[in-house]
Amino acid sequence: MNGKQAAGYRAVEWVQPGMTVGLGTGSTAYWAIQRIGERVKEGLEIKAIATSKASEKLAKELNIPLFEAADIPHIDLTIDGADEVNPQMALIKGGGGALLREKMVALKSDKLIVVADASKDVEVLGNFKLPIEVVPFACEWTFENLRKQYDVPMEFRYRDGSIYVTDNGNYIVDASFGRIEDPEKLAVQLKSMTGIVDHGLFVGIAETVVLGNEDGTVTVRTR
Ligand SMILES: O=C(CO)[C@H](O)[C@H](O)COP(=O)(O)O
Repeated sequence: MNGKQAAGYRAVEWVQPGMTVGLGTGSTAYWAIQRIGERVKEGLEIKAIATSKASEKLAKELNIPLFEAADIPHIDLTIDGADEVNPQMALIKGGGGALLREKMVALKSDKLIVVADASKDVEVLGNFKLPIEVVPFACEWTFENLRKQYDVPMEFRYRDGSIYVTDNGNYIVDASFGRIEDPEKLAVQLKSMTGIVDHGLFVGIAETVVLGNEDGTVTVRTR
């Protein structure tokens, strides 16, 4: 079992019968969803909501009972991956492009458990490019405003030669901040810029991190 699988499996130990569970996105959340699927097959009764079309598809294949947001008044627990985690449990997310739904689901949840392999554990956020979701209308203006404000390398995300379009029909700008000394300040600044829908900084949201080590053991941190 590799670190991602170990972390994903361990986090599912928090899932109890009757809970409503948010299903994260990415190659680590994948293992948590697989494990939830196994437990559902064994008789576990839960409700689930997915954070992306990809996770929705996977959950459907595993017969995990999925519900629309309109039918979910409250989420007990969400298990999701991260691209970077700092000691205060601030995160960079959105490497897989699902940051907006991930943040909406996480904020609706009593508890966000982050699952990641140990390579995501960093002292300072920012080595990973920060994903910023922007509306397509006048996205060049938003890009220019971002460049003027921050003067760091940034580019629109492309996949297979075409601009990457999120599940919400928006674009992503990936920005190389290098070192984000004050994630909370940057999070608030970015959120205040017109044209930006949201960004991959999750500050003060996660309360438990499950880090999977290469040897298959896990380290659990709670704040
Ligand atoms: O935020 C995400 C998707 O938007 C993912 O959770 C993040 O990119 C981590 O993915 P992985 O577990 O594949 O490394």
